[in-house]
Amino acid sequence: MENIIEVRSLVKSFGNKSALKDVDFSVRKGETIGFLGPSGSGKTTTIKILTAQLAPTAGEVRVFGEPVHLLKDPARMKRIGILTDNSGLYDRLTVADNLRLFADLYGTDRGEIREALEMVNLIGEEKTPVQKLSKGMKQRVTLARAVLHKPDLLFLDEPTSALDPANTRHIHGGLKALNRAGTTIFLTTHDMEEAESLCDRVAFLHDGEIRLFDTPRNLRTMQGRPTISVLLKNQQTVTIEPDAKGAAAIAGFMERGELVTIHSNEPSLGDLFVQMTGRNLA
Ligand SMILES: Nc1ncnc2c1ncn2[C@@H]1O[C@H](COP(=O)(O)OP(=O)(O)OP(=O)(O)O)[C@@H](O)[C@H]1O
Repeated sequence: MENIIEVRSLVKSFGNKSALKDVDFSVRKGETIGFLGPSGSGKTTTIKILTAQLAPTAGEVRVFGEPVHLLKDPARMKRIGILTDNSGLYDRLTVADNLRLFADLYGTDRGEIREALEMVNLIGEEKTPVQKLSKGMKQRVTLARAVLHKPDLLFLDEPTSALDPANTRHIHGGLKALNRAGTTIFLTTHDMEEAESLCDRVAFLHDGEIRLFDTPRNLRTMQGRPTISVLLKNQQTVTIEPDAKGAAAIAGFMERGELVTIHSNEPSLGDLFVQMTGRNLA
């Protein structure tokens, strides 16, 4: 499968502070990749380098098979979409006028605006000036703008950080649909549930280094097979090993009608992150 992003021995320093230390990874066409890490771990710096907003101190970065600085060329820039916290929206213009301006700039049919607004749940707000929107609504307009031209590659820096759970779920659905339609997605997040719900592979970033990079399922099961918790009708919770003896015990509970719930005690990505780095994601 074609690599859409390739990063080799990437270093980024600000003065004597190393934000990224010898980072290597690649992203295949069609993947959704999540960079998970606490504040200051280097997530935004990574996105800025991958979108040619910041130059690397050392190392090689290729996007669409070409050196990343070529993305500054407007024709290539049109292949990507970017959501970062500096929205670049025109505050005095309405939601729709902001999107129209962007559509015209990118040569995108204005008919796409409605679909983008549906994706971010902002139908009905077309005529509202951006300056009257809440922080979360502005974030959604910025996301609509980032996806309006159906980019080949979408960069999202903490896309749902200001959103409530209902809008987060709605937008996750939209991002999954966009990905199914062919957009490769690179996102950063503090939110392990977001990473788990959206991402094919997840990188744990800590102090400017990638500590782990794998599928959420492999990450959760890397420390061996998890135990199983069984809640019984008498309110007792029993922890069972995942072996033949455990299977017999569970079968017994079921036969006697004693079992209420059963679940596997896999660590969450958040638990794993704390184990790996000694730090919380927040
Ligand atoms: N322009 C800059 N000048 C100096 N230091 C910077 C600059 N940008 C980032 N840094 C430093 O680089 C490190 C990584 O920052 P970065 O913004 O990439 O982290 P992050 O993981 O995105 O954090 P957050 O989740 O808070 O956005 C931090 O120590 C930060 O202070």
